[in-house]
Amino acid sequence: MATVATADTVQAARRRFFVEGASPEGLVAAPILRSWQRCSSHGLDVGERPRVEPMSLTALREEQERYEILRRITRPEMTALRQEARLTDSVVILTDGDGLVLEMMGDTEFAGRASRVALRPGVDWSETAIGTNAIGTALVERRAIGVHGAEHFFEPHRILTCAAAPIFNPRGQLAGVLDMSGHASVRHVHALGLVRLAVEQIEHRLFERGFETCAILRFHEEADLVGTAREAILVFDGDRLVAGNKRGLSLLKLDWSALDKARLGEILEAVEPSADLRPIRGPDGQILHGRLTPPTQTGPRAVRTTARLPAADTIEPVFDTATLAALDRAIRLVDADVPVLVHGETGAGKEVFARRVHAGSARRAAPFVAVNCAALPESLIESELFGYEEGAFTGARRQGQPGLVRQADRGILFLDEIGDMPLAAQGRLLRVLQERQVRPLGGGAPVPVDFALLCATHRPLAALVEGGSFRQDLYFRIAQYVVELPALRDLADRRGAITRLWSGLGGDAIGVDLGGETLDLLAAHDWPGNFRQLAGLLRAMIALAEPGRPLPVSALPDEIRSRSLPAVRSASPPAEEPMRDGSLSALTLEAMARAVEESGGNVSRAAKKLGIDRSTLYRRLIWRGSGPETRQPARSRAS
Ligand SMILES: Nc1ncnc2c1ncn2[C@@H]1O[C@H](COP(=O)(O)OP(=O)(O)OP(=O)(O)O)[C@@H](O)[C@H]1O
Repeated sequence: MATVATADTVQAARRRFFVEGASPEGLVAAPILRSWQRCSSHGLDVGERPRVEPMSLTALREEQERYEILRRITRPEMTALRQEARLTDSVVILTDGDGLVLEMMGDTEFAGRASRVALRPGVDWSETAIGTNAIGTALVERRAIGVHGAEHFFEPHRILTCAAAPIFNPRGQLAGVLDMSGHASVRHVHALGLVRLAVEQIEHRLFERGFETCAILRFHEEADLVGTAREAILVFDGDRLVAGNKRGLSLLKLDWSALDKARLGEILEAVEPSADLRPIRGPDGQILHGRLTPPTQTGPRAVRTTARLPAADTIEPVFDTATLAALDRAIRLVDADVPVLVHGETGAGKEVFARRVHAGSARRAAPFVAVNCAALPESLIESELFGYEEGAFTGARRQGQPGLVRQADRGILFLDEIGDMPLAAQGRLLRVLQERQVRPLGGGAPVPVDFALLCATHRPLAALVEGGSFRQDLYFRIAQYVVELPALRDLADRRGAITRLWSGLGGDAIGVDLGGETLDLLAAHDWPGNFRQLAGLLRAMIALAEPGRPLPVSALPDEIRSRSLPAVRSASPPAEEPMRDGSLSALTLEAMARAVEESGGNVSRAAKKLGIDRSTLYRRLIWRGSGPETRQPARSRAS
């Protein structure tokens, strides 16, 4: 039976769990209890304030642009919910698939209060960062959830009542979260239902594009519901199941693991394409009503593209043959506990590569803990990595902290920018690698750890050893196998790499081809920021492209049109302009400014052409005049 939590029972549950260390089963809903347990085992301290690391405005804008497709798709529901939110003094929130708040709208007064507990755009509301909360817990539990008042892990969040539902893309990957949050003193009884319905509409809309080359089966037990957002959907490439919604899979007793494996003939008997609804026999003999529509286009399959919304860690990485071979070797070495060092220029994909090693390794079910050694202040790096005992130093959390090395237990520890690790921390790391145990700062018994090590750097480590800033013994230990990731400009098949990335980011799915000349110019650019820079530009181009039309050369920023490698330099005008900021923001601004210019200064028309709000365009063009903002150091991430 579901637990009905009242303020008193939740208080009693908290006392039992957090003070007495006993199980409060029956006093609080099972998902809340599971979340409290996860938070405690992640080392979150209920007596502390949550550690909030808001992004800089620039980084947030980049993130919002990266998720432009998701934001566009969710806009009708966000707008409809906003009305509701205003009436109930609450806010509607959209996050990315990791829980980072991208947008918030609704009651401005409550938005102000929410902001005081860091519920605002640019803040990570994942469970590992903020503790039990509807957004983060819905992501971990992979289902809609309401979190009310003291059910939140941290005290300051008691003022909130939140209802959130995860958004799955047609491949079953988490694309984002929709949330309604208000003040805990007003219980919004309908919030969870409203959010669920809205997400159902959004997920349904995700099937509208990108499956033109596939057959689509739409069905339901109730004939009247076929054709509505409640219908079950399965998508077949040939006869192979490649995408679907939750209802489609569950009606046929399947789950996401059936994608790419199950075949139409194995799932259902004799289903033929038809324009009308036909009876279909389900797995238990039940009669369903459905229609199978054949592909509307021929050509290469587009499934992988729409299915994957453009989140960096969900797209298929583009690797050349040599990198694929290196990946294969790295996986085998990591499985044999041999450390691997990945070397390459910034943005060449060192972390992307490391995550693929993790995904292919025997340790894939255990955590991948990424630590950016350059982003951690020197004074904190040892305590963050190796943990500390209770009261080890001023400012230490009351109960001590296990440290990132222990978080990686049974999994993979990825030390990015290892060349920037201070010498003292290098010594401790070496000891951990030799002894396979961690000794937290402030004393305490050593704790055995079992992790595989992957390191990365863009710096010449051997030269750092020569110069004395990197320990030779540690170098020999971590650099037993070195993967050299090529710079983008050095790839033999740059055109192929760009086309694949374009497709992976969703360009094909909106029916936009990279025109021949556009592709030539992109392939000829020297890409100092490598894949990061290329992916950023392509995302901006996709966000601003006109669906169904090839991408014209004029859509490219001047920097690309005027600065290229010698091979095709003759095809483009000479570089007259000084080099510009190639960041996604700058590129988007350029495209916006061009649209305004082409619309004869008419901002409304330019906004319409770009498919964005007029107010957004105004705001962005005004921002253009403001100075650059600083970027926050990368967070350490565990997944
Ligand atoms: N092989 C790839 N295929 C597709 N996209 C990639 C690839 N490599 C990198 N990217 C894109 O570039 C971004 C940056 O990649 P990553 O963080 O792995 O680079 P890096 O080499 O670790 O950079 P840095 O040295 O600055 O930390 C990724 O988020 C992704 O969008």
